[in-house]
Amino acid sequence: MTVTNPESVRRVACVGAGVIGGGWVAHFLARGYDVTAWDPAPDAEQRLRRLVEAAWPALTQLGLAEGASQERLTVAATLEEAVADAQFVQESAPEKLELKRELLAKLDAAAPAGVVIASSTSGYPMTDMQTEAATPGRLVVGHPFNPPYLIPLVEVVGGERTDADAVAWASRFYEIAGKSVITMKSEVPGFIANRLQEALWREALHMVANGEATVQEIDDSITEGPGLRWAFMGPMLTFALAGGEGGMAHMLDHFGPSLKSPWTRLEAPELDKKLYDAVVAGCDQEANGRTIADLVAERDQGVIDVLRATGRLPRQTTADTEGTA
Ligand SMILES: NC(=O)C1=CN([C@@H]2O[C@H](COP(=O)(O)OP(=O)(O)OC[C@H]3O[C@@H](n4cnc5c(N)ncnc54)[C@H](O)[C@@H]3O)[C@@H](O)[C@H]2O)C=CC1
Ligand SMILES: C[N+](C)(C)CC(=O)CC(=O)[O-]
Repeated sequence: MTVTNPESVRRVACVGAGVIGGGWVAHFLARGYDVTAWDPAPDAEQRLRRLVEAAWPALTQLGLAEGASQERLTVAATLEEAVADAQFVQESAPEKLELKRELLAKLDAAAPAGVVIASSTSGYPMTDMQTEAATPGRLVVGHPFNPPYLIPLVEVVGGERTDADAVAWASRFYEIAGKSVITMKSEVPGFIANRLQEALWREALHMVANGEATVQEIDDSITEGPGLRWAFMGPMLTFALAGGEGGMAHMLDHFGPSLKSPWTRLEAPELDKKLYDAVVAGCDQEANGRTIADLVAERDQGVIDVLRATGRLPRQTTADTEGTA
């Protein structure tokens, strides 16, 4: 059903250019694509260009593709213009089901026939979003992680009316575009990683709501603890090592019964004003005067350092360091 080989794609359209759409734009530009973006907000173009500019030092460290340039970004005046000659479309509009339904239908009507359209949704199944589209077969979920220009993972999954070819095409395209892809066989709300993250997030909010842990303690418990292992070894294999030479089997014999212990409260807590204020104030306190821009730069450098330290990027040589000084 698709017109272009994933290998031959040169022109990508990004629709919705906030945190994630802007991150996708930066990623595709750095990989040498021509990118056309569209976003209805009056200040969208300035925000987008600022985001790309801020991401560029990190992307330069990672290594730009030949010919990659911020000048290959065009901001279109209309949605139709943005996708008119696109070979792939990434939608990153707000997480509102009705909006996604209408927008995906409009993109489907405007994009050239056969071009795959992916949604960045954090959790809506494509089956629920493709209801209004005339040709739903080309609509897939391509769920990224923030920032899409640094975190490799994309979760790809289709809906009930998506063609299997479109899912395969999108997975291959993302791989060529430098992403690490998990192609899911079935639709799970929240996909894999957000389902896991949401469980952690819910427990964290319960602890803040009940005064059992501060925002700072929750963050330290991960960055000084399991987070160090999770950058290179997932929770399953990490726990297999908790079983010593007996591996996961011993771990399950030993700790399996504790699954039934009353440690978790997986019902979501009420996000009332008190909890809301406590989480926001805790984050401000933890930031300790660092602006969002400071934290973005810190996070980007941190992710690059972790990718390097875990062998997923070449280690930096003295010459590299001197070059960037
Ligand atoms: N923020 C995050 O960490 C992540 C978000 N996502 C998903 O990415 C998508 C976008 O989220 P964010 O970038 O965080 O939101 P955002 O609020 O930063 O950006 C959304 C952008 O969409 C624009 N917009 C509003 N109405 C639109 C329309 N009808 N058509 C096109 N654009 C429109 C807004 O002007 C805004 O610039 C959502 O589906 C979200 O679930 C996925 C992974 C991570
Ligand atoms: C907060 N979030 C649910 C939108 C996060 C994601 O979807 C993925 C991420 O970047 O962690």
